[in-house]
Amino acid sequence: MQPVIVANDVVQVVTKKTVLNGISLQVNRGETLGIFGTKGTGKTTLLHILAGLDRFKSGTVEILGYDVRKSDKYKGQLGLVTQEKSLFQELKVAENLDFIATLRGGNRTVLERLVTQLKLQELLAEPVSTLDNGLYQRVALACALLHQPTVLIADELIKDIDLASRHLILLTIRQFLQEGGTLVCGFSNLDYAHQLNRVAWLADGTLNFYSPAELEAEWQRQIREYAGLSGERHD
Ligand SMILES: Nc1ncnc2c1ncn2[C@@H]1O[C@H](COP(=O)(O)OP(=O)(O)OP(=O)(O)O)[C@@H](O)[C@H]1O
Repeated sequence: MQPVIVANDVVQVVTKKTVLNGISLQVNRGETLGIFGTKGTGKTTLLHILAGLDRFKSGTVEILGYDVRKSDKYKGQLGLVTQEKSLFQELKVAENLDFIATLRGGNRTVLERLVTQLKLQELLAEPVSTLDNGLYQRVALACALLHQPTVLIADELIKDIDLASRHLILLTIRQFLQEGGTLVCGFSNLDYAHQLNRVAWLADGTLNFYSPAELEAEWQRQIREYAGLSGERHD
């Protein structure tokens, strides 16, 4: 097993609150790890640190063997889809794709394959600012994969999007994985868990690891527990 991302004892404090309280994890080549959690538990904070985007209080993070505090040599192999809208809003879809391909060293063949795969042909002349969530995420994923990264970090890639876009995105991710890619993704919707090998549930600043089936069972157990506490019915 070849480690692609290794985090050790990562602590992050945001406005005096300890959001990550000694997080350790290892993601191996070809693996899909989901970071699950309810709203505001720190998924984005963790993903940004794992991607080398944000500084953190203590601990270590290595991507492809590079300490993110000392080197950015991993960046050529890392694709990223963040929750913040990072595409150029005023540019057209085609201009975004061309610009990012030029910036990150993507080639024409890959660009055309992604346009076909994510059904972006009809959108190329549209300004990004006019796209709905699903279309936006399709373009964002294409941009993240243009330079053929081996590792993809994606935050809530399929949250609140139409089913057709969800389907195209999942197909594209499947192909990325079939070609040997590694995926770490943040998600809050349980039905996505079954697409993953492993899930890390982030709560109170720490992670617990589950298989998708175990995660669902634990979620149901907690719902029953809280229903019992409040006396509500849960069949
Ligand atoms: N820039 C910031 N300023 C102040 N507080 C922040 C900032 N960024 C994050 N936080 C706080 O840190 C905590 C974790 O936020 P984070 O966005 O990482 O959680 P999340 O699990 O990704 O949430 P969501 O499900 O809403 O995306 C939250 O309490 C949030 O309010």
